[in-house]
Order: sequence, then C-alpha cells, then structure tokens
Amino acid sequence: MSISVSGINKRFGDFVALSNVDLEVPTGRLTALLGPSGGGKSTLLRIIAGLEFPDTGTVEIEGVQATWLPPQKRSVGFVFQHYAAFKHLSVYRNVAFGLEIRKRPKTEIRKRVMELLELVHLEQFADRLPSQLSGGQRQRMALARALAVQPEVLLLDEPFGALDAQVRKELRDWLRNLHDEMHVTTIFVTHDQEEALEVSDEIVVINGGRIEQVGAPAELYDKPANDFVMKFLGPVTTLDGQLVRPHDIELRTAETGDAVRATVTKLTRVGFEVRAELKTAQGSEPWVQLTRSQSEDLALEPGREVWLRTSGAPRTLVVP
Ligand SMILES: Nc1ncnc2c1ncn2[C@@H]1O[C@H](COP(=O)(O)OP(=O)(O)OP(=O)(O)O)[C@@H](O)[C@H]1O
Repeated sequence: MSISVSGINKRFGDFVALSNVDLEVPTGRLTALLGPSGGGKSTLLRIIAGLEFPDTGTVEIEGVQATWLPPQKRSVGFVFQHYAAFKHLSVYRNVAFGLEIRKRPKTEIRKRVMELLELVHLEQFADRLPSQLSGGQRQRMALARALAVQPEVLLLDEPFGALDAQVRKELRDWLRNLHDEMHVTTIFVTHDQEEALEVSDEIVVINGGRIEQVGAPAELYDKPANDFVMKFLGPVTTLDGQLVRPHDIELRTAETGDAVRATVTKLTRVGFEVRAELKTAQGSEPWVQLTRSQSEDLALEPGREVWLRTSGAPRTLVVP
C-alpha cells in the first residue's frame, strides 16, 4: 500500500513538531525516517499510524483519505520502542492476540502463529512468557505480533532501539530479509545513520520538524542537499572552508599543483584504519581517513609535511 502525506503541520502548545511535511511512500518500499532526537520522526510515524492527528494536512493510504481514521481501520501494523507485550500471556498468545480479537478460527490462528514464530526464529519459545525472552527476542515477538494480522503497512519506531550493537546488526539483516520476502510497505524510525544506510531503500532525513532531504542511501551520502544532511549521514571534516568526507581527501607526500600544504599532527590507529590529524598552512585542522597500508606506504608520522587535495564532491561551508 502506498502512503501519501501532504501539508502536515503539528504543534504541541507553542512547540512546532512538524512543519509543512510532504512525503510519498510507494507500495512495497522500506523507508527510514532518520534524524536527531526531537526532530519529529515519531510524531510523523504516529500521525501515519493514526495514534496522533495533524493540525492541518492529510494522510492518504492507498489513495484513501485516512487522516481521521482510527489506527485499527488503517491496515497498519506497528511496533513502538518501549513495546508493551502482555506480560501474563505466553509468546504464542501475544502473537495470536490480534487474530483472536478478530475472531479467526482456532486452526487458522494456530497455523498462522506457528508460521510467524518460525519466521522470527522463536518457534521453540512459544510457551514462554515475554519476561523469559532476551531483548532481541522480545523485539522479534513484537514484529511477529504486528505481522499476524497481515498489515499492508508496517510502522516501526526505533524497533531495535534498546539493544546492543551485535543484536541490532542481526535484527537489521533480518528485517531486510523479511522485507525482501514479504514486500510489506515499511516505514521505520531511527536516529542511527548506519542503520538507515544499510537497511532502507529510501531515507527521509527529518530535522527540526522539517524534511531536509529524501533519497536513496547512496544519493544522500554522495549528494547531500545541505551541510546538515552531509554531517548527519557520515563523518565530515573541514579543509580550508570546505566540508568534505575524511576519506575523500587525497594525501600525498610530494607537492602537486593545486594541493594544500599541511603537517601531520597526530596519527591514531583504529583497527585497519588510520586517522591522520593535520594542520594546513592556512591554519585549518582537517583529518583524513586512510587504510593502514596507505599510511605505511606514505611513511606518515607526526611532523611530516604532506599535500592534500579533495577527491570527492566538497561543499562550501556556510559559516553562520
Ligand atoms: N504529546 C506531546 N506533547 C508535547 N510535546 C510533544 C509530544 N510529543 C512529542 N512532543 C515534542 O515534539 C518534538 C518531536 O518529538 P518526536 O518524538 O516526534 O521526535 P523524534 O524525532 O522521534 O525524537 P526521538 O528520536 O528522541 O524519539 C519533541 O521536542 C517532543 O518533545
């Protein structure tokens, strides 16, 4: 199902949470709402879910006006961060819940719940209580529960928020695979740029209640619309007034025509990567990301004079 959001404004008292938000999410796409804390991501997701209503603007789901429909009339399944499972019900009953209240036949419920538990790799935990699961398992149970009623839209608010890096990574791959299998139109909220870049087909960058840019991950990374998007999507450094990615600076030990002269001030090794801090003749202090072998081939060491040139697309820094 496609989702079309247009002209959304939302205030909480005097505070503007969303300002003139327009967004099109085509059927079957996996979209990330990415941005810093307080930017309005959850508010937008809650408006799409029907848990919140806009002051002005409309939400259409598959061409049908849904702005004022309650959540249960929208064919959407959702999973929110501090997900409240029914603590006294087994994993099985938690997943079955939506089907039971829809009064589906028992045999159908059993079949569907077992299929879903298999899909989220929890089939052996069907009889446990949610408190007897790990955080990652609980999140997967929440996803199975959301999928049980066969939503045509899946809305996930920081679905892996409270988990450690390893489990997050596993669930990310799992969500991507699940999406590739089921093609449910999915919108998920994250403040983690790596998560958004890795998992989604399209990223919507939201900041201060406004959409900064919408695009495929590579497009946003390589062609950010502004300094904010560039900084939010990956590491940046400043080379004589230009904002660049630290791996887009070429570092040479021999002088070349258009390069900037600089001195190495510090070298830090992080795994296979070397971070070289520098000071240019004009006084700016960029850093450059190199591989360990690049750094060794160049025989870099503090005090060494080098020449820098940007190889990527720099942005002229707008000094406020
Ligand atoms: N019910 C509410 N009443 C008052 N203010 C609210 C309410 N809900 C959200 N806000 C405010 O609106 C702003 C946007 O909140 P929202 O939860 O949408 O941000 P977010 O981008 O999802 O942030 P986070 O990543 O921290 O969840 C925040 O400043 C928040 O304090």
